[in-house]
Amino acid sequence: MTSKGDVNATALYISIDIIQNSPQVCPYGLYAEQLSGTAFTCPRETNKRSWLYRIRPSVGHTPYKPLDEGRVESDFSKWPPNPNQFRWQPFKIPEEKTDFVQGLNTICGAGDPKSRNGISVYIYLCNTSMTDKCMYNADGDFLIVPQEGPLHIYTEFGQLYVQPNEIVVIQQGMKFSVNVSGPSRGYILEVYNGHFQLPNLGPIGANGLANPRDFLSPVAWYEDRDNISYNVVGKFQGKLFTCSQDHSPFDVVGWHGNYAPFKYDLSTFMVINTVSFDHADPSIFTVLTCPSNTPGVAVADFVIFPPRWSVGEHTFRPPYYHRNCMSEFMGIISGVYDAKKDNRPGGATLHSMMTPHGPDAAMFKKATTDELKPFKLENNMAFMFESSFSMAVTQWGEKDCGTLEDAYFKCWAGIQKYFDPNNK
Ligand SMILES: O=C(O)Cc1cc(O)ccc1O
Ligand SMILES: [Fe+2]
Repeated sequence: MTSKGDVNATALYISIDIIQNSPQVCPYGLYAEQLSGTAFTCPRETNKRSWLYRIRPSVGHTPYKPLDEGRVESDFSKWPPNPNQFRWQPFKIPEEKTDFVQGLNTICGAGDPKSRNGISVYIYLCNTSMTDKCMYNADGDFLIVPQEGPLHIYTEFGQLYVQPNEIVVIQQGMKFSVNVSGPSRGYILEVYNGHFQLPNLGPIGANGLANPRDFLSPVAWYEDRDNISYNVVGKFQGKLFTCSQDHSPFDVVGWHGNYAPFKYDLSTFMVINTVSFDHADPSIFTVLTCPSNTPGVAVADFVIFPPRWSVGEHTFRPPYYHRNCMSEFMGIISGVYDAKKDNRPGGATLHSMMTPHGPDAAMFKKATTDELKPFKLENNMAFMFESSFSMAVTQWGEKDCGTLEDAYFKCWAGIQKYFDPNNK
C-alpha cells in the first residue's frame, strides 16, 4: 500500500534481493533480525514471523528505566469489582500537550500480562505527535479504533495513515510512533495472547463480512538518522519503561514475512443480516476475532454495527434484551446506536457478564409501535469488544476520567408492564 499522509523524512527505496533469511553478509551492509509473533513451534497455519533488514539491530540502546506517563493499568484487582451497567459520555481530550503514550488510559480489563492471559481496553486522548519517541508492547497486540482525528503511524514495517472509520492492528513487539494533526481520541483493545484473525464463514461461503483483500500492510520505509536521542517506550508486564538510542528505530530497509501491522477500512465490510424475520446475534458483524483455546469462544471479538438496511418483518428490530456469559464493551465512532438514544460518539458502555441490558424505555416504545417499513441506518458506526473475560473497571474508568454517568440505570426506569392475560 502507499500511505496517504505526509512523509517528512527522506524516503529511500532499495530493492533487496536475497534468497535466504540470514546471509553471512547482508546486502548494503544491513543487519538481519527476526521478529517472532508466535512460538517457533506453532503449527504452520498459525506460525507468524518476519525478517527485518535494518541499518542496526534493535539491541543497541541504554538500559530500560520505569516511565511514569499515561494511566496504564494491568492490576485488575486494585479497584473493587462493580457489576453495574456503565455508560461514559465522550471522554475529554486534554488541552495540555499530550502525546499518544501520555494519553493512554486503561478503562477496563481482566487477567494478567505476566501469564499472557487476558485483555485490556484503553481510551487514548491526545493532541501532540510523538517526537523522536516510539512505543512497543511486549504484553500483546493492540487493535486501535480511532474515533476523532487521523493517526499517521510510523512503524518498523512502514507507514500507515489511519482515519476514523478505519482500524489498525499493531502486534506484540512492533515499534510504532504516532503523529496526530490535532485533538485525537479513540479506543484500543489489547489481547495478551493470540492474534486477531478473520472469523470462519461457515455456510456463508467463500466471500462476505471482512474480505482478506481489504487488510493493508505497509511497504518498507526507513530513515537513516544518527546522533540523535531517540526514546523507545516499552510496555512490559503492564508497566511502561523507557530507554534511549542514538538513531531512529525506523531503519528497516526491507522486510518479508507474515507478521506485520495492518489497517482495515470498516466501510469495506460486507454486511449480512436477516431478510426475513428476527434479530440475528451480533456475531454476524464480526470483523476480527482472537480465538481462545476453547473452540468457538473468543478471547475477544471486534464487532461493528455499520450502516445497513433494516428489513425484518413482524420483528422487534433493535438489539434484544440480553444477559450474556461474555462481557460487552461498546463505543461509537459516529452517528447513533439503535438501542440507545443517548449513547454518544467518543463515549462508551460496558455491560458486564450477566448484567442485564437492552433497549432503553424510549427505544422499546418506538420499536414496538413504528410501522415496519424497510429502513436504512445511515452515517453510523458503532462497535463492540466482546470478550470471554470478566472485565474490571479501573480507577480511571470509574472516577478519574470524569465522564461516567451516575444515572445510566434510569434509562430503563420507564420500562412499563404491558402484560394482559386476556389480550393476546
Ligand atoms: O448489547 C448490545 O447492544 C450489543 C448487542 C447487539 C445486538 O444486536 C444483539 C445483542 C447484543 O448484545
Ligand atoms: Fe448485549
